[in-house]
Amino acid sequence: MNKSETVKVQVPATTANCGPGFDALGIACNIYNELELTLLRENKLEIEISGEGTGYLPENDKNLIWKVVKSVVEKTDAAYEGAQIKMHNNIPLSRGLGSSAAAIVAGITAANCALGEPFDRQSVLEMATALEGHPDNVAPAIFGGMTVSLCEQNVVKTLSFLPKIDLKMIVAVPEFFLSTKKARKALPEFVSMSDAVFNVAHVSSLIAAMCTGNIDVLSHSFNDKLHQPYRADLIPGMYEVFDAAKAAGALGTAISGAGPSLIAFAVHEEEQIGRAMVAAFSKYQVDSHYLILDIDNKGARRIN
Ligand SMILES: Nc1ncnc2c1ncn2[C@@H]1O[C@H](COP(=O)(O)OP(=O)(O)OP(=O)(O)O)[C@@H](O)[C@H]1O
Ligand SMILES: N[C@@H](CCO)C(=O)O
Repeated sequence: MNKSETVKVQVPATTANCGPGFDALGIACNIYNELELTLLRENKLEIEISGEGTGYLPENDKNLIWKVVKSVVEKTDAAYEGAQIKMHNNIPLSRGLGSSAAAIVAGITAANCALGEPFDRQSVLEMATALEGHPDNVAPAIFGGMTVSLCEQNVVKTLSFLPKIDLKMIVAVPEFFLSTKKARKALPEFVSMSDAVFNVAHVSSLIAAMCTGNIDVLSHSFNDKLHQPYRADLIPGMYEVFDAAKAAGALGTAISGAGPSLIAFAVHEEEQIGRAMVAAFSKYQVDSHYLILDIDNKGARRIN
């Protein structure tokens, strides 16, 4: 056989951190990228991209998905050297909605399916975390739901669950890119004990409130002192967008992932919150649009 079976996978967008859960919490959201992959014995690469990133993402061996597929194939004895790749992207790039995690998880999942599934989901999680550098986006992209993850040396442990609150996520997506690399460079090397203690209390309360359905505690749990204050200068109007969302009825607000998108969590008034966030951004000359998202509970999966 000169080629593998053609497989098609779907992977959700993700929002990481949820405020205080830096590098640990993530939620899968109901917008998806699709990837169709055929592995080839010959050294030939064809890449077709539609949707987000068309004309920007490389259609050659520099493409992240191809690099990921190749790294998975190289972990096996399979003699594939090339691939036909078709992707359709709905997840906006470099906006804090886990586009790189979705690309990594899509590449690993599709390659794994095309190779006859030599890797279980725990191995997929470990490979994806090593490639992304932290587990908070790749974990919900793989498992769906809300995830808590820990990483110690090469061990990654993740639990996925569905909050007991019918939570809506309203994401204000600015028109500008902010790479995760740049947003991580803004962070200090050390933080104070009091800031660390603040985050431990807030993230614990956030998880407990999600698991028990306690909306009052949840509404006090989204504050963060480990990363958001240091990223505020990269996102004009951040605090005003947060205030506008809360005034319009949001339970809490956060930077989505590394930004620049800002996310509000709510149980009602979604449209009003979205409009208020966009209006607040516009006062800072930032064009944006809003998305109202639900939690995806399936994660990455083969659809063909
Ligand atoms: N569908 C894709 N195909 C190939 N490469 C992609 C794809 N999506 C994202 N990438 C790569 O990932 C980069 C964006 O990653 P980055 O970590 O900066 O943002 P993000 O993952 O969208 O944000 P966050 O991690 O804050 O949620 C793109 O510039 C591109 O190199
Ligand atoms: N936890 C990561 C998410 C973005 O990849 C960060 O905030 O940098």
